[in-house]
Amino acid sequence: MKNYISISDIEHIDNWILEAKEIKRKPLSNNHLGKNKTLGLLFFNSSLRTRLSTQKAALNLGMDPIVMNVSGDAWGIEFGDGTVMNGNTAEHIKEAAAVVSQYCDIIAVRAFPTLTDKELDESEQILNSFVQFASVPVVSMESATGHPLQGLTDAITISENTTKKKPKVVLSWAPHVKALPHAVGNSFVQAMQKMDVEFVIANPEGYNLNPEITKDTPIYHNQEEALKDADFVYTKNWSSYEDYGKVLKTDLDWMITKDKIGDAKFMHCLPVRRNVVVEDAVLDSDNSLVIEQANNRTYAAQLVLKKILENN
Ligand SMILES: NCCC[C@H](NC(=O)CCC(=O)O)C(=O)O
Ligand SMILES: NC(=O)OP(=O)(O)O
Repeated sequence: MKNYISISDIEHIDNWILEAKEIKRKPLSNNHLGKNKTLGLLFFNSSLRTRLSTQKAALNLGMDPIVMNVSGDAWGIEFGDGTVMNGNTAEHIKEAAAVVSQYCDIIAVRAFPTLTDKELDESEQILNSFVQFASVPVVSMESATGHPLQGLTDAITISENTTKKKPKVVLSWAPHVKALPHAVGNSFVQAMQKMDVEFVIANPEGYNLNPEITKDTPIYHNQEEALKDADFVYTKNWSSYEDYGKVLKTDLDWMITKDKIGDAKFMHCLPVRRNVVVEDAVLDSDNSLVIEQANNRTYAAQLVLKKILENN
């Protein structure tokens, strides 16, 4: 594997999960693989988990991580081809990606969508420009349309916590005050489609994710019906995809409550807004897996970095 930019870069998810569990058991067993190698982490957006767990993964492999908040700290980067750069951007991605490639053996990038320009977001301009102009492998730390390190983490977490051969997993939309990206939802859908689970999506009308991603996964507009007999309830808000980037529903009808999910395990990528997305009683219960998910971010990232280091 050269780059890790989508869940579709995972060939056999069951093998990846087994390998991630092995890494979790012995996190330092490959601590020479990354010796004298540098991981560059470039953030165009905020992060707590991704920023720390990806560095931790690099350290476990013996790599040296270096981190930069691109927005604000670096020169404004131009992505357009042939642009006359007489505006606010000071250097082109062609130079920026080539230069960072001199300092780093792997480049990891976080770049959220605009949520106003669907075509631009779907072109994955920032991530794909790094893939195009960097001379070293590139890892997505959440891009406009996907968060594959999170999707891999979630697959590992479900595999660790299931008591059934084929559990029922529900991805339920939940309310939020802001317009949020589709990336986490998309990658979770793609990860579940690769696993042996009974998987359904619940979201209000007007909130269907990109049909090219959901494919034939059943979509319910009745949350109660979807949640029936669920073993895992994965919750996430996203803005409308059809009415791109819009918030169409602001009441709390779809908030996840203890009453709604019963004994099902609760999952969320974090950060989560308490008593908007999910009530305290769920997050504070033994059925919440959110801290375990955050822990597994390290092992998912470590597996991805290990595979890239082994191939390059
Ligand atoms: N990396 C995990 C989620 C990141 C982002 N959440 C957010 O922006 C939440 C912000 C807030 O609650 O204000 C998202 O939904 O894609
Ligand atoms: N889940 C996740 O990606 O968290 P951060 O946005 O804090 O990195």
